[in-house]
Amino acid sequence: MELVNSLDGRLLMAVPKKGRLYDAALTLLQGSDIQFHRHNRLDIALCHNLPIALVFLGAADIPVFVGEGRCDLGITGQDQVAEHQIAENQVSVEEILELGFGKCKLQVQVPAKGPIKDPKELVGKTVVTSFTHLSKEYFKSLEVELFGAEAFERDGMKTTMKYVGGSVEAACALGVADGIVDLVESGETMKAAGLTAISTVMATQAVLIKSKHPRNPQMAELILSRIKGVINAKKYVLCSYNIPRTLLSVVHNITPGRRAPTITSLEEEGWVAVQAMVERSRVASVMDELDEAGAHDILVTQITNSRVGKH
Ligand SMILES: Nc1ncnc2c1ncn2[C@@H]1O[C@H](COP(=O)(O)OP(=O)(O)OP(=O)(O)O)[C@@H](O)[C@H]1O
Ligand SMILES: O=P(O)(O)OC[C@H]1O[C@H](OP(=O)(O)OP(=O)(O)O)[C@H](O)[C@@H]1O
Repeated sequence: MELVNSLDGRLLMAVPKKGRLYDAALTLLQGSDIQFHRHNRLDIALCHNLPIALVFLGAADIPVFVGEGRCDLGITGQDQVAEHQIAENQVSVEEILELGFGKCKLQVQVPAKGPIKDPKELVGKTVVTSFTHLSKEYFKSLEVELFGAEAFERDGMKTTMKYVGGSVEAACALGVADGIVDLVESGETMKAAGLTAISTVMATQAVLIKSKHPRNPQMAELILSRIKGVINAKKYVLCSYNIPRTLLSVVHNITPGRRAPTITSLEEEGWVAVQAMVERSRVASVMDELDEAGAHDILVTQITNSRVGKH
């Protein structure tokens, strides 16, 4: 009761309590300097340095709590958000930032050695999934394509959707399903279960969501800006090099920077130093191109945090 009373005036942020998104979500909070101590077995933790409380919930429940305005912000998968929005038949939360982790695909899978090669061949059969609403919507569109909207309205759904909460991949081998709809990242689980993917329902990643009426909008903005800074810092590195001023126009296209490169004069006549942010994934080829174009002393520095600016 004491803890619940101390929530007054705090922004409530829902965070996955376990599972695939847990570690990356905590790393993101740490990078954003959201300091907290979670007592053993308690699902609410107060932050020491900000008027925020973290609420640890199952990934599937987070869109429910944020959608009903019980929590103001939340971290969960886009798949969970989409499943919830279809179930509620309304857009109850706002997806405000893709977080770049928890990337996977929700796919239709069938026994690799079986006869089914196309998702349309599952129409009228049984599909097992933890995502019944997304799957129903997907198979509904196949049925409308096959039989027309009128026939669908008249006869209803022909494909049977069955919910299971986990180990979905076992359903075909156990004779419960002709196909499944489940998440695939590396494909190891699917392969081990003797399944193969025949189509993709949606691609997903972790996302920051916001309720329609957060109780402290300024604090929500501050958290968003901090998280953006951490993500941006991970995405970019700082590249600096020296180059004769006469070659500047050549290298400008190689390192245009986020807004523009910083150019400063060197003590040596005719030379300048250039600094620009470069996408981490492109940095090796950018260095090759700079080298080729005549740049010297090319250095790459890690960015530990950043703030992009609001306007
Ligand atoms: N293999 C995966 N690779 C990347 N992200 C995944 C993977 N599996 C799940 N996710 C993401 O993590 C979210 C939570 O999945 P996870 O299986 O960890 O849930 P959970 O909260 O532990 O629930 P459950 O008790 O049903 O397993 C998913 O909705 C999805 O967005
Ligand atoms: O393609 P992969 O890299 O093998 O990942 C896919 C698996 O990960 C998820 O389950 P998880 O392991 O989280 O457990 P669960 O079945 O209990 O949900 C998902 O439901 C798949 O089973």
